Amino acid sequence: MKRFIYPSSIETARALTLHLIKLLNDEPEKVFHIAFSGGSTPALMFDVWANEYSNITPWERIKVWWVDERCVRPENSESNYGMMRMLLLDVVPIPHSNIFRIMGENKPADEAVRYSHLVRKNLPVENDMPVFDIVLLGAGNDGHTSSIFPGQEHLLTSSEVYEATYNPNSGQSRIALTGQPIINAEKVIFLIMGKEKADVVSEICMSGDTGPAAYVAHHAREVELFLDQSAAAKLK
Ligand SMILES: O=C1O[C@H](COP(=O)(O)O)[C@@H](O)[C@H](O)[C@H]1O
Repeated sequence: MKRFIYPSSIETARALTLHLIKLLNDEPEKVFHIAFSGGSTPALMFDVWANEYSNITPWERIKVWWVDERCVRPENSESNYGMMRMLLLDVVPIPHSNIFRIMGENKPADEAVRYSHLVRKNLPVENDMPVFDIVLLGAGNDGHTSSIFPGQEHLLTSSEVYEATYNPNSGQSRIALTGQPIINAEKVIFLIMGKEKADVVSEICMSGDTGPAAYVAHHAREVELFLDQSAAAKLK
């Protein structure tokens, strides 16, 4: 597991954006299937990407997928798609046909099946699971990642690509990329920032499979952590 630690959140956001652009530039013929997380953490990176690095990004070679979605309409402030659209996708010249959103307004169980099929149809499949080029993950203070919360460990070993689930704290319905396609990705990158995330970062780096984020970090093929200094505060 490689760690990249920066003094501030904006420097972390910039470094990760430049890292993604470098990965794209290293393979100039390749189309990248990238699954993006939502929540509050990637907002700064989306903003930085749109405002500082749009003109050096090969947008036509990025296929945008989602790691998870809250089951709300896209206009709702809770929508992971809505947040990324507002800050990044509506601002940059990415072809509309490269964007594959989870329809949070649909019936969750049906949408999990529809989106799983769409992913299987568009991505290479190995080990009976799709292979994303990059899965960009966040982590909650409670150790959740994607929308796999502590107590929902069955989602880590599910044979479905996406499953309908819920946030046990709010009861909100969710659709989540499960553990096996995360582990099967070419590369998993965590973006974790803020002092309230210091415990989950230390679990990921220094303990066992104590929660969903730690589990996928320990089992994925290649893992990189992009952290700000506050999130890395408890690392030795
Ligand atoms: O609910 C979610 O939580 C995680 C972490 O979000 P953050 O707000 O603590 O950054 C996120 O990765 C996931 O996509 C999101 O739906």
